[in-house]
Amino acid sequence: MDENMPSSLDVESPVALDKHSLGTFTARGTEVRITVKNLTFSVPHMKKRNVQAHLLKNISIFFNPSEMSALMGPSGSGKTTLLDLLAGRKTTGRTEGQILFGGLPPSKQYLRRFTGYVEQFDSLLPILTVREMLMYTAELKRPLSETPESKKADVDALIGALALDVCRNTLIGSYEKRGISGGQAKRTNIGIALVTNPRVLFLDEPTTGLDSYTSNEVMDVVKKLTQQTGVTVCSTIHSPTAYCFNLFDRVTLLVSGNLVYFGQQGAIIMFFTTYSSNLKEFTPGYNNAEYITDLVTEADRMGKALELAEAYAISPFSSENQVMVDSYAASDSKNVSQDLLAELNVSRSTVTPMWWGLRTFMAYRTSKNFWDPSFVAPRVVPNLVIGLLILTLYLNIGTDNSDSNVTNIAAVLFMWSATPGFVASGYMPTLFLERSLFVRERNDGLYLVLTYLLAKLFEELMINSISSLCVGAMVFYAIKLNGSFGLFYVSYLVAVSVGIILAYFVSSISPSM
Ligand SMILES: Nc1ncnc2c1ncn2[C@@H]1O[C@H](COP(=O)(O)OP(=O)(O)OP(=O)(O)O)[C@@H](O)[C@H]1O
Repeated sequence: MDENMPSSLDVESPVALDKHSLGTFTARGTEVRITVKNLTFSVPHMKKRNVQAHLLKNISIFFNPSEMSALMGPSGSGKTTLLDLLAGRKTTGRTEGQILFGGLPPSKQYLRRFTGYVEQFDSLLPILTVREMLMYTAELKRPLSETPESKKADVDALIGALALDVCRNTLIGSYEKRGISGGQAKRTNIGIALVTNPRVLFLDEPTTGLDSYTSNEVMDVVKKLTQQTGVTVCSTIHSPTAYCFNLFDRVTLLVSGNLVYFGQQGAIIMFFTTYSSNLKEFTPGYNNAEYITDLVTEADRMGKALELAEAYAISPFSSENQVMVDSYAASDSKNVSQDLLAELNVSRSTVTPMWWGLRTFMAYRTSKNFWDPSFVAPRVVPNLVIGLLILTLYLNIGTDNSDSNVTNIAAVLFMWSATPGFVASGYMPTLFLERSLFVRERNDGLYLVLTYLLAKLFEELMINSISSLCVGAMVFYAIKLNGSFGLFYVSYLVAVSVGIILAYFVSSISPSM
């Protein structure tokens, strides 16, 4: 059965208001349908030994291109788990059933290159402006063959489409240094996902922390981009506003990992009032979104998830959807276009080569970090303080070569070589803070782990070689050590490098600050 065939269950969705013009950003990629067939997911239970926690149970749904689909349900119902499974971001657990993109199982490389994921909590670079953040992503994820002018034009068009013109040159900022607002940060995150022209866009709670106006504005923009670019949009959403709910074409409703509704957004109330157990009355004052949220939350609290799942399973909605899912799973792979096939078979998760990744990292991050006091201070000030300490304690000590002074000179050399260890530990907090950004950028296929590591080491060595040179010369000549300054400096730099590598190693294996 074709999805476009008229169905007894088809109900028209309300049409979104025309709030924003989307400018010239209309890039259209290869369209892809996601089909999920009899998906079950379980993990070892965190509290009970030798017991499996079934987080998703027999889910059969699909997501069409040019459509915006909502994943809804009470807290803990499995929305993020399902989204992460679709996006290939679950690294543990047992999956049964099928997840198909265009009828074929997607590779990790395809998911990293051709899908965008907007996380619930924004992970942006506070040192960049909105435009720089989008350009940085475009440079890393768009092919080298594309001209800089084309990338800039698309970024500018996207800034217009996302209504970010007013803050295009504003620093993103952080808690300590205020920059753009929450809504602007969310739209920048969406821009990051869209600038690479993804085939599928995953959004995890995109309206969390936003007021209703901003929520509507953000989702309105996503809706228009969905229609104009043909992208398949799949978004978890907790308690949408009535306007926002109406923007969705399709809804998947989960309660305790069970599917309790899948179908057109406009048919959901009819389904619950006609086919599902009458758990809650649709009283005046309720809007559709609020009613559905309350109904499933109450059912979850009353332990009636299975009752709702059973009502869906025996309804005509379920049987009609299952026919479509079976049909898509069987036929999509036979009709897959050459373009989509080439994308699905891509062998690399990154688009640009390592040298380009290093160059972009230096151009956008290192160059900014060197002007950022919060980056420079922990790397320079401790060196300077310890240098001054040694200098004042041991001024002119190198002029006395008597046996009794050898211990003092040894003490100086010990302090000088042990210092880098303490200095390196000082900037470990920044590495922890950058971890979520690194994970997001890796999952987005922006660069390889080795590229990041080399770029960071190069950055650290650059700043440390300069600061060590200044402090080293100050100490060496003030305490009047004999021998070669070059050797004194190089040995210090080697010790600094070991300290940095240790700090990175400890930061990467430690679960928390
Ligand atoms: N190892 C585990 N053992 C038992 N339960 C688990 C385990 N891992 C996850 N869960 C539970 O699975 C459920 C699904 O979590 P998930 O984050 O997908 O829900 P959600 O619908 O996105 O919730 P929220 O809206 O609060 O983000 C949660 O109730 C969580 O506690």
